[in-house]
Amino acid sequence: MQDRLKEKVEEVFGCEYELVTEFTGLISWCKGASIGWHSDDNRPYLRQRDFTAVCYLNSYQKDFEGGLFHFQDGEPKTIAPLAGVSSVSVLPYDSLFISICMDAVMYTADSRNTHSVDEVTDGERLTLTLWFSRDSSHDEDAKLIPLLSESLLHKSNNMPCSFLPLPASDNMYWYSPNQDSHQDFGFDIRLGRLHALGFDVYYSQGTRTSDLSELQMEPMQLARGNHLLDHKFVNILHALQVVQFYFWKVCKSGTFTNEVQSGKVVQLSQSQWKKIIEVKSVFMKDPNVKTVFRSLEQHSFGSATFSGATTAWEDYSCWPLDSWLLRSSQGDLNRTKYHGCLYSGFFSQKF
Ligand SMILES: O=C(O)CCC(=O)C(=O)O
Ligand SMILES: [Fe+2]
Repeated sequence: MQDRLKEKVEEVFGCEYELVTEFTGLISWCKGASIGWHSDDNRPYLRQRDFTAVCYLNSYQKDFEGGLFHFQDGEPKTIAPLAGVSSVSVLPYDSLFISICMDAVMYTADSRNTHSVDEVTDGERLTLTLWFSRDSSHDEDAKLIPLLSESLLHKSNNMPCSFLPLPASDNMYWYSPNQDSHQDFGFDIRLGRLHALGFDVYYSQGTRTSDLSELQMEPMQLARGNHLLDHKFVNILHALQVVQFYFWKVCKSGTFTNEVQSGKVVQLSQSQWKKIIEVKSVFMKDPNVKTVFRSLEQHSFGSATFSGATTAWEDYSCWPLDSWLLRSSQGDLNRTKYHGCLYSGFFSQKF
């Protein structure tokens, strides 16, 4: 699918060079999610993005309300997402910079294609969005394959599944749409989302660095209220995924079969508090952090159930890797990638 889309983008835009897939995102837009006018390369850390392809996985007015896509200029102005049909094929009205296909919308990622998505007012809007780059140093496969191979090694040594997390992106920053990119605001989305769900982030070593890409790979713990939760997460993305999994499952079924008697929590000490506040002051400066996630529902929290969720999530997240390993042993190792399924909910305001 990725390769077919990439080839189509190269063909449609007459690229005389081979593109690389820079990022693949399976994205859930829950009720309340939206994105204002922007171009996809509009931040320094997104400059490598040259082309975008969005595939709609479900349909406007059938699966969700709102969520219309708009281009600021040119025609067509508005696109109502419809789940894709069989193959990628260009309709006759494709223009130089925008190409509407049967099941994918493709456009150059620069300011010629400023676009927005209306707020999703009901249901859940699902997309598969890919960004392509001319710059081969941004090839996501080059980053993912070594990580997956490492897991393969772990597995063959009978070590526990080194399940995740694969860093979906080195930079997951949020900036308010009207803010210019030189301002020293913004916040890390993982932190913001955890914060909005009632969690603080604790690094036992303190921050030591103001470089988020270093810190994001470090092990960490979560705190809630005055308490530090016992579980050590591989990194912040891992923590966010477990938290989202927890709320998703708890909302659906209320509990986990492997729930332990009591999830271990300890009272936060003064020095642990200091470290928590330090992280917030470095990575969550933006005063808008609360308003971005304003529609988050607050759910009750139980540390025992949460403990159950941490292990249940490992089983849940291992299956793609297991099936990948199975398939790779059957010979198509180079063709199967599971990046997208490990990363969802980026724009969703629900979690
Ligand atoms: O989902 C869409 O229709 C477009 C998404 C978008 O603009 C983006 O991810 O940058
Ligand atoms: Fe966009």
